[in-house]
Amino acid sequence: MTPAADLAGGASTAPEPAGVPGVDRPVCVLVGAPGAGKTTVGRLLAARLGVEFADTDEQIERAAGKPISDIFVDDGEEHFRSLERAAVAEALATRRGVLALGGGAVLAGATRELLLAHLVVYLSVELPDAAKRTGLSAARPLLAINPRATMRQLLAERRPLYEEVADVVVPTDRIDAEQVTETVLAALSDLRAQP
Ligand SMILES: Nc1ncnc2c1ncn2[C@@H]1O[C@H](COP(=O)(O)OP(=O)(O)O)[C@@H](O)[C@H]1O
Ligand SMILES: O=C(O)C1=C[C@@H](OP(=O)(O)O)[C@@H](O)[C@H](O)C1
Ligand SMILES: [Mg+2]
Repeated sequence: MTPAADLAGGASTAPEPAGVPGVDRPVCVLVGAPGAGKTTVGRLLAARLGVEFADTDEQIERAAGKPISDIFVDDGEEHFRSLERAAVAEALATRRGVLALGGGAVLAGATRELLLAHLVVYLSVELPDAAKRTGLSAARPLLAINPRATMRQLLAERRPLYEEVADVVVPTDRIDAEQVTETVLAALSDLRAQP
């Protein structure tokens, strides 16, 4: 039994049931603010589960042929958000492993609606760790101006949106990415054990 099939709760030779994480949709989808560790933990989690990893930011950059910071500068945030909505919808429909979204993906109501049909893990982070991990750097264009105040506001505004789409919340403050990965694995296992 592959780990993904294990999570799905069935033998890999059994007929594929409908609506099961890892079988006809991603094993799980990671959401949370910049610096929560979605990309890092997503990669570790996928490796532990023996499934593929995808990150919608990487898909957007590959398709555009340039970094997200350049998309913001050249084409503006609105254009980025429209690329992001399309990339997330496609990834949710086609990916079967672990999927990490960009921190702002949940701003789109259409995306939040799509997420209702998925197993969503919210990696939460508070300001001190979010600031430390992002270095409040220009690689994340939203944090280019007045980074600390912007991050504080972003965390406050988005928390309800992350909570709205989440099946499970995993706090990441003061623990490393490996420990976060272990906590997510335990949470997925608990969810599977629920009737
Ligand atoms: N739990 C953690 N503890 C310490 N550093 C972390 C943790 N998770 C991620 N990082 C580091 O923080 C930075 C941002 O992580 P990343 O995975 O890109 O976050 P996100 O995709 O949520 O914005 C990276 O340098 C990563 O190595
Ligand atoms: O929070 C946001 O609006 C964004 C987060 C980034 O992804 P991470 O959350 O992976 O850093 C990236 O999608 C873009 O810079 C916008
Ligand atoms: Mg990321």
